[in-house]
Amino acid sequence: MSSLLQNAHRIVVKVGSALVTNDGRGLDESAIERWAGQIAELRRMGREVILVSSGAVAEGVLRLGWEKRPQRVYEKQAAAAVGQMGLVQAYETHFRAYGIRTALVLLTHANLVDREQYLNARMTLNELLRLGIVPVINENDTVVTSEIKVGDNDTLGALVTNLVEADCLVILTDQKGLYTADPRKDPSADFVSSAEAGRPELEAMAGGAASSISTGGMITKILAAKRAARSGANTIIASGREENVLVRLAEGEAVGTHLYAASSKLHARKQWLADHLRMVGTVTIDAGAVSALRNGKSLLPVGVVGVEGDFVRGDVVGCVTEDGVEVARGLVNYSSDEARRLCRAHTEEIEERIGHLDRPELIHHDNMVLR
Ligand SMILES: Nc1ncnc2c1ncn2[C@@H]1O[C@H](COP(=O)(O)OP(=O)(O)O)[C@@H](O)[C@H]1O
Ligand SMILES: N[C@@H](CCC(=O)OP(=O)(O)O)C(=O)O
Repeated sequence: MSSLLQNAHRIVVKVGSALVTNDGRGLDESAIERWAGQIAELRRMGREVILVSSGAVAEGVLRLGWEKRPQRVYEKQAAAAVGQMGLVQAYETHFRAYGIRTALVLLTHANLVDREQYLNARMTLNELLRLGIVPVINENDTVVTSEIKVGDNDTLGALVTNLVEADCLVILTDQKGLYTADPRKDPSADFVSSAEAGRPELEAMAGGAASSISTGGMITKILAAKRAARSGANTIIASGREENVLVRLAEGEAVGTHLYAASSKLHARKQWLADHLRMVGTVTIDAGAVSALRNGKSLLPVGVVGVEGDFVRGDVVGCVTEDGVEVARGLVNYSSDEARRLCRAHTEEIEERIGHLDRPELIHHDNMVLR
């Protein structure tokens, strides 16, 4: 079996507290140096990488001179705020040694459920990747309470995987991967080298967090793989203690547990669209646009003759013929006000008509289902 990372272009890597801290007290600079080195190698191989890193609370605990990880929410929030400074300093310094710039992106659950903020976060991350930057993501612990937080970085990694439509999520931890039972409690447990993400028997195998420095345990990793598979991404759970693990995976070596998504990225997106087809408005398109869509093309403003309804970027909009027959539905790239101003516009006229050019197409083919 070869590695699911071998052909992955866009990769989300999650490293847990156990891998970047000195047993939960302060950052392990040499470990961070090694992560930067491996990710730099992936970049040289032409891969795009987003890093989801824990470690803020552990570093904050050290900087504040506390004996152990605090229990009270406001203490953890204070520790995260102090420690995040050290975390970004460490990544910035070690990536710079490889000529790579980093960016800090702190997210909360609320950012990812709000449609506008979700789209903005997606655009920003896409732009950072286009600029060759490695985004370093953590939960914005300071502003979340237990009810509204993502809670663990395995889940955050999966949400980011969905957000940027990554090909693969790599969760690095202190075990070789998934075993049929928690190997700390049951030494006779068997290793699972590969399985389909989302299968219920995997959830039954996985237990909670083993140490006081970590939050999730194996169950959050298994659920993260299930969530990542919803956008067609594969997941690998592997040991961060294996020498050069990321590079070896990218070269095709099958280390760790490989949890593959049952459907492809494109199929998953179209399925998502089919399940979220609450249409907010429609655009009327001419005969040329109708045949373009049926031939697998995107909808350009030039083929649009009218706009009905009130919608914002990212809403689901129907495409109807001049006789009122629905041809397709999809996620629209412009608001209804902008779309009205863009009727019949050629691509080079878009900026002049609405003052900016986000995308040449009104609805991209990949974000569209034909009716
Ligand atoms: N079925 C299982 N297979 C492997 N590890 C498991 C399993 N069930 C529970 N675990 C525990 O999950 C731990 C990894 O999760 P966690 O401590 O949250 O690490 P991280 O900080 O990397 O997220 C392992 O050390 C292991 O004891
Ligand atoms: N946001 C927290 C980490 C939360 C978390 O999920 O930690 P872990 O279980 O070690 O991946 C921090 O930076 O300390």
